[in-house]
Amino acid sequence: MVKQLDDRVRLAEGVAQAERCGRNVLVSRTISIPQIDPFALFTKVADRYKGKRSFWADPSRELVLLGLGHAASLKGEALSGEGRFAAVEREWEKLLADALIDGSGKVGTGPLLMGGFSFDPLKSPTDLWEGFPEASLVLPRLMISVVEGESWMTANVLVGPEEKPDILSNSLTEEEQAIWAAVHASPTTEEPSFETEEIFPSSWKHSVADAAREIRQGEMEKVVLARELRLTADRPFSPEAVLTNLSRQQPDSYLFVMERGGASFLGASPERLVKREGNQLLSTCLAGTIARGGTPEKDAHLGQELLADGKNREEHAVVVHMIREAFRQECEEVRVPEEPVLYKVRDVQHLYTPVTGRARQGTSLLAMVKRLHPTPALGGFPQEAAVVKIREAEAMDRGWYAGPVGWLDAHGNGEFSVAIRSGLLRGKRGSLFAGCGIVGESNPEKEYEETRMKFRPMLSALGGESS
Ligand SMILES: C=C(O[C@H]1C=CC=C(C(=O)O)[C@@H]1O)C(=O)O
Ligand SMILES: [Mg+2]
Repeated sequence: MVKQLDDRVRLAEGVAQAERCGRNVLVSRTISIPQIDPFALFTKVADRYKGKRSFWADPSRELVLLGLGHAASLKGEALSGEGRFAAVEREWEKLLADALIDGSGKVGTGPLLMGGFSFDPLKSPTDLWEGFPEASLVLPRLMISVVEGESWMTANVLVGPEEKPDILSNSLTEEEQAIWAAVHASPTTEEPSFETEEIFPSSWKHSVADAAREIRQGEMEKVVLARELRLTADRPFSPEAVLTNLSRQQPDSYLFVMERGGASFLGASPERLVKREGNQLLSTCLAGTIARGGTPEKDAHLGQELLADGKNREEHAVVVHMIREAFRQECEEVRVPEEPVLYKVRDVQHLYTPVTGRARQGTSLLAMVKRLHPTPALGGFPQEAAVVKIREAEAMDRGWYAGPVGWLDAHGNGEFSVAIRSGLLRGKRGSLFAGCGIVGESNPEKEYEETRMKFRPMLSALGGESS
């Protein structure tokens, strides 16, 4: 009960602080908790938090975050257009001003924002992505962090001048107790059966052929074209079942779930956009794709074929060039290996080149996200011409597909991956997305086959393909 007493005292200080400042202030505290499985907890707390869960795991699983509820939510007009990344930074600073923070000192705990950004703020939005605006990040009310195997719980309360510390503290205690009670529950998840519909596959292939021709004519170097697979189920999709399956099936990918009202956007992306820890910045060039082989020999053979393939090497080189230049603008000590290596995930293998650097004074994580997004692995090169081409050529609304999704903390640390190998689930309806880097040598049939491979992670996790 010491914690409860401490909470009451801290919340009373928060109220006093809010009175002094004449506005709401954040009171945040982090405690060490017994080991907890955030993957299982995502399902166990569904009754209470469905629609307001945020989940994130990095490929090493050294950091897993489960956000429950919203203490604050950054979204709206002010966060739109070109200025959306800077606007999020400003709003976050405002939220943190005068905050009372009792942290653990561990990166990945304490008050942090979880959420994402749409791919292209200039594309007219459709109803499909209702609830997922150009930028939307939440400060969870409660957040479980598992950092290198240790578990932590952060509670965030936005305290107003008139509020009663006792009431705030009691409701926090009640909420935490409900979570501990839920740990012992064993809910079952049901996977619906569903049908798939490819959206305009033949016109997509024509767009690929057209884009490849334009590239050969010198209009641009590369463009990533994506397509959609629509799903219709016999009962509502279960994001809980999907996350559970992804955690087993995709051990080498980022896993994320961002819920907004009745919809869940989730996926297993192998691709980092950018990570910041202290002054260190890390990005990844991931582009160029081939299938996995059924035997170790075939798999290795395919890997060698990918490493030696001119078309895939070109797709990859365009990404390396752009990310290296972006790092040179913002960082010292930029390091980029000469040659790519293979990055293998369950369904495909990719060409991989890491890029690291030390951030210059004033270079923030979100400034880096703004500079990089979209990299030529998701957009193309030159960036602007490619995004215009995508806006015109794609018969779909990318929404948050291929956009930055991740987290950032109060000290400027954080990580964003790009939301590929992903899908949007809303009741009985779903949409999956997959795209391919198109260069002059691209063959529409081969690119189409590549998108089929890239749908597989989500299809398997939904129970639709042999897993
Ligand atoms: C755009 C996607 O993948 C990108 C990431 C890795 C490899 C890619 C490729 O080889 O085309 C794509 O650039 C997607 O999966 O939807
Ligand atoms: Mg490709």
